[in-house]
Amino acid sequence: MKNQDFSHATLCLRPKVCRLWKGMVISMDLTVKDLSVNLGEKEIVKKVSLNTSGNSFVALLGPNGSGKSTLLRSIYRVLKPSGGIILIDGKDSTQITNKKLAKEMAVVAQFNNLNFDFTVREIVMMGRTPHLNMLQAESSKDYKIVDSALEKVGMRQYGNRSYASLSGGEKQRIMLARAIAQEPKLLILDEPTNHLDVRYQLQILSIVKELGINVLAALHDLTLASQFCDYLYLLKDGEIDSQGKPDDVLTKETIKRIYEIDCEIMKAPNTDGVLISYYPPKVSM
Ligand SMILES: Nc1ncnc2c1ncn2[C@@H]1O[C@H](COP(=O)(O)OP(=O)(O)OP(=O)(O)O)[C@@H](O)[C@H]1O
Repeated sequence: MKNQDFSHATLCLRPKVCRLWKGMVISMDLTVKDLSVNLGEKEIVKKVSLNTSGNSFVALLGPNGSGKSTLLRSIYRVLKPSGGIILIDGKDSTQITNKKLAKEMAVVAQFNNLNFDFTVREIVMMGRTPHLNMLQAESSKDYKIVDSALEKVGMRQYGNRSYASLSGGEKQRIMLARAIAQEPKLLILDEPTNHLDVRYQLQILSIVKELGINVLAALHDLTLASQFCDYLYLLKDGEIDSQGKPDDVLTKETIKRIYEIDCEIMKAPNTDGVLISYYPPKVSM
């Protein structure tokens, strides 16, 4: 399973057009070829190739510092790659304007603190900005979309609250609502569940899955990834170590190699995923 570039594309043969709530939505494919990213003197991401297509929920897994966020940040243009190419629906992403990309790709990044305070509804309304012309006021349709996004993440009653007053998990749900309000065709998530309690971890991943668009998400929880994701890429030291469907890729050997930890893996009794029980590592005092 080592470095089988783009094999995922052949696994996803479902039609690109799917239903989203009441309307039709068209998903956008993301393909990354031989992407490298340097930070300072160091090559952090090393010739990574990956793909999400056919309305797939794809996870990027790997230990702390393995380069997941750096890779995602280069995909959503905060970092400039030092090599390789990013294709959106087959088109070189450097040829797509920021305005067009903002209409099609939504991002939920890891750190959600803002310098100015806004109400929750104002934050979620920001998701509509790429769809509005300069000086165009939001319409009743935009307000409906915002309320529906807040409803989806269970935060409708928080609309008038100050965003700064929310807990970490609540802020995370609002950032997902903003991304949903953007009505994206491709969603990039950087550890979307890291502040959430178990109920909201499940809720957020269910919502993401239900969107029915291509999603690339950095995740840490292997069990949740196996339950929700169609395909996994496991990064180690900036390189793709393994990739495949969760059942194929989450093995004791792979987890030992990547995380340097022993575990037992069994089929989950109530989901399509697996359960992983870890042995604590030896700690020298
Ligand atoms: N400006 C920089 N110069 C040099 N190295 C950097 C710089 N910024 C980040 N790094 C390093 O790049 C590596 C990859 O970081 P990144 O945040 O992409 O990892 P990650 O897999 O997302 O980690 P985590 O799971 O902890 O969020 C880390 O070792 C980090 O210390």
